[in-house]
Amino acid sequence: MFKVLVSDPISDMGIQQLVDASDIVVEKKTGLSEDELVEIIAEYDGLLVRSQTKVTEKIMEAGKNLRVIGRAGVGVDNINLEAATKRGIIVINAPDGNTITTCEHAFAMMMALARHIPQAYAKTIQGTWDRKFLGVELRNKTLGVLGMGRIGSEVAKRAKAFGMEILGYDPFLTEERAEKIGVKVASVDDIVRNADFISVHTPLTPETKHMISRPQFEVMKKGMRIVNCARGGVIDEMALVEAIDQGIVAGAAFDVFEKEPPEADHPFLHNPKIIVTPHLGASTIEAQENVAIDVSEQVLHILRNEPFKNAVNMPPVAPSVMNKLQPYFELGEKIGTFAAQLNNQPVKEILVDYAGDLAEVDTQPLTRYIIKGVLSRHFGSDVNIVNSMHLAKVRDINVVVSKASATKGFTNLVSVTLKAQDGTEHRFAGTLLNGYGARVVQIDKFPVDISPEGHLIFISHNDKPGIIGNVGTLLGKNDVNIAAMQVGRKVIGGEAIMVLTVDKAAPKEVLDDLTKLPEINKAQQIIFE
Ligand SMILES: NC(=O)C1=CN([C@@H]2O[C@H](COP(=O)(O)OP(=O)(O)OC[C@H]3O[C@@H](n4cnc5c(N)ncnc54)[C@H](O)[C@@H]3O)[C@@H](O)[C@H]2O)C=CC1
Ligand SMILES: O=C(O)C(=O)COP(=O)(O)O
Repeated sequence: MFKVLVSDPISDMGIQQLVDASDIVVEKKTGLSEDELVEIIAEYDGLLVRSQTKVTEKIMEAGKNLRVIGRAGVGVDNINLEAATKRGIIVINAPDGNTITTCEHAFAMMMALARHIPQAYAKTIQGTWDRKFLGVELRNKTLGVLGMGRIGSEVAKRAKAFGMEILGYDPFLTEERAEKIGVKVASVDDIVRNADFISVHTPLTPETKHMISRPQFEVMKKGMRIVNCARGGVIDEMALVEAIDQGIVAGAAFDVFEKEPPEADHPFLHNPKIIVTPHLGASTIEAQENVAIDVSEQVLHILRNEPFKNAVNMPPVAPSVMNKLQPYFELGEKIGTFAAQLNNQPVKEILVDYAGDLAEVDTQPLTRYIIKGVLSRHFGSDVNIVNSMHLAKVRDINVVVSKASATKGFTNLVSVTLKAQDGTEHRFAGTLLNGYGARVVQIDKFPVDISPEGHLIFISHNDKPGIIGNVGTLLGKNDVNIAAMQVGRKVIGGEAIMVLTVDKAAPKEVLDDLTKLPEINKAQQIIFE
């Protein structure tokens, strides 16, 4: 049974599938402090949040069973991603569910700004019939959109319908896409100098922090208006107040703040030219249901060890590529486990080579499985596909990936070479055989055909008559039944290997006795859990 904690107000309807799942217990406890969360988090396998809960390293440290943090929304700046990755906690978000809702909020803010709606409303209900509020039209104005992702693009599309000219900046905005949306590609400087309205739609990163600050305000068109429904800090709040005082900016609309909620004396709350909402961008019935459904579905998959999407602390992979790679994950992990069990030295370098079909796709998710397999010998369940590359890096293990053409007659081939500190090297290759599944087809220089499952005994020996018989007799005497056997050698009478599939693990004394047999150099148990 898995336990999931919902620590922010998330749509009940949206999480219904989690609540209904027979293997999941969902508990809703909102408004907890960091210390309160630290106290209870060890009980839970999953945590669902919006933007209120700050998921700190301290909380993750205490969350010994935590496997997934689901963010019912886009921005994950309230989650310490580095700490999650280090601990192998998968962080997922729901990037698509609130796009339109947030876009509509930004648009509503822009219109409210243009027509002073909040200010006029406040006066009217106070009993003052003030008709001095003189607005501006959006038509024929230039809108600058910084961040042309999901929300920015939707804002641009709607602005087009209002007869605005749109300048867009985004490091990933191509001319082709811009043309499709009806946006002119511009630089930040172009936008800052020419826009009548600016709306920001980027995440908060070191690069976007204060991307609109004093130097930008200084060159803006006098009387421009600015909207932030993205993240507090993208626009420098103090520089904005100055720009309003100097008459450069005619008005600003903010849904997000550098510190949320803002202090009571925050200048935005006392400036008639600034309109504010309390981070309501994503707050519609539709968006809240959408994001909760999306995130619940992925949390279910993760807890049940099924394929999932939208992991924030793993690079994204196209579904078509994922479908192609999926069948290889188990093979990759098993080759890694096999290699690690045969290697008795600290690993310095892991060379991974993909040939055949696999050489044509982005194989990085598969590499994560292989590295997980290699590291699991020492890290056990502490390593997973989220943190495997990170753990290799912090242990100074160099991972080198190549794509070769030598498939050795197979349609696909995954080769893993472990280079140890003392200079020894072990090479393993595996493939997926149609109808037969995962096979290990090479160990060091020896061609083999092994199904990497259950319990194996790996023996290296000198190729002399009678050895196989001796091994069989010794194992038989000790009640270790041999189910299959593979022998590999390069030359008659030379170095050779034997890999036995046995029905159960051989006791250590039996392995020791095997190494005492003539011509046997090494006998080692290999276990695939
Ligand atoms: N106010 C609210 O309640 C909500 C706020 N948001 C926030 O809105 C923002 C945008 O969300 P989405 O459009 O869904 O994300 P997205 O990832 O689709 O778009 C963000 C875009 O910003 C671009 N970008 C990154 N650095 C940039 C830079 N230096 N200059 C220009 N562009 C840059 C990226 O290339 C990307 O295209 C996020 O910060 C998100 O957290 C999202 C939903 C609700
Ligand atoms: O999805 C986002 O990035 C948001 O900012 C929405 O935040 P919320 O879920 O409303 O706390």
